[in-house]
Amino acid sequence: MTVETSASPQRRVLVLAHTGREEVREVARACVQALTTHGVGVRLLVDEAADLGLEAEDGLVETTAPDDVPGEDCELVLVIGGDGSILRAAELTHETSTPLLGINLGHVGFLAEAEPEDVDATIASIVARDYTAEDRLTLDVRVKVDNETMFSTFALNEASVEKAARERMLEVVVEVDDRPLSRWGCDGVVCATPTGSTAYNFSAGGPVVWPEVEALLMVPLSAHALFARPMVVAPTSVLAVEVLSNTEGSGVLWCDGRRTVDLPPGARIEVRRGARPVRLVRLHRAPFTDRLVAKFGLPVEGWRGAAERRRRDGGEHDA
Ligand SMILES: NC(=O)c1ccc[n+]([C@@H]2O[C@H](COP(=O)([O-])OP(=O)(O)OC[C@H]3O[C@@H](n4cnc5c(N)ncnc54)[C@H](O)[C@@H]3O)[C@@H](O)[C@H]2O)c1
Ligand SMILES: Nc1ncnc2c1ncn2[C@@H]1O[C@H](COP(=O)(O)OP(=O)(O)OP(=O)(O)O)[C@@H](O)[C@H]1O
Repeated sequence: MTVETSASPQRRVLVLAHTGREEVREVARACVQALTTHGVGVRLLVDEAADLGLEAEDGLVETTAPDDVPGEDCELVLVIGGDGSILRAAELTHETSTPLLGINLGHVGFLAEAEPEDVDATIASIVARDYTAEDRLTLDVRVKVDNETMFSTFALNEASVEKAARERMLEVVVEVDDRPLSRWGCDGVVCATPTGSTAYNFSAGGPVVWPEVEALLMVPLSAHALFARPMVVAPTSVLAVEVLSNTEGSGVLWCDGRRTVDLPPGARIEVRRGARPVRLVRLHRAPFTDRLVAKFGLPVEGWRGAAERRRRDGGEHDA
């Protein structure tokens, strides 16, 4: 049960923080203070509240028990940490679809919307409800052995089927919409979303997919095969990876680097679009292109686009 004191607040934000880092704890405490000062209630996981040295008080700060659905009755989840923390927040709140807003205190923070120096403006936007939420396509991932589903989960970034033993290749046949596509001896296969296209898929040579594109991606990891290209298929397609039954190598499935299960020879992994998207808060209208350039530090000096357009149109265009 959620522990609440006196009257429940009208508004509530779940704050999740990577409390192992002092820098994160400081920002988290400042956010809790600022939200409650503006009359917005804060919910904290009980362990994180203890790590932050905060207690339930005055009805504006509450803590949850482990069996609670953390995002229930919350208008937003404020995540303080890096991409790993946002993937963790997606897992903790997936069943409520509460929108996630990340303040980046990680290394890359590709999924985060705000930087720590923007904390005041971020809190002001939350208080004023001045934000939008963007639905991100997810994957529904099922592992079948002898036609029985033995594991199922969702993924925001990807489902990666990987070899379990360093010294053995994984032998798989991949399938699209019930038709076999190719057999690969490989290190693994990554089935990714557009959101995950900049993560493991990117390292594996897959395409960067703008988030508004609806698609499923499949890319092999070091396949010893002539045909081993990254593939982009319809969001309505069903992908499958079958670990051959007569292979010596077994595998392991990882979803978002968090949810994992061993794959015996003969396992079949089915990946389709998930029924429930993950909602990411947007504070800025900055295009994805700008995010890609900023996060990956891409060289764009010498670009003449905006200046050229202004000159051509006689100054009618903004930069
Ligand atoms: N070789 C690889 O590139 C590789 C291997 C394993 C896992 N991963 C990725 O790590 C993710 C888990 O992240 P973590 O932070 O918990 O683990 P982690 O700490 O090992 O970080 C992995 C890196 O991936 C980045 N990342 C995560 N999601 C991203 C996204 N959507 N776009 C761009 N970059 C992203 C993180 O910022 C971090 O730099 C997995 O979902 C997978 O995509 C990548
Ligand atoms: N409160 C917490 N308790 C335990 N583990 C946490 C907590 N918050 C985050 N983590 C885990 O810590 C790991 C690293 O998270 P973090 O968000 O800092 O990623 P990072 O790798 O440092 O940054 P980035 O992914 O942006 O490079 C992730 O696996 C995440 O799930």
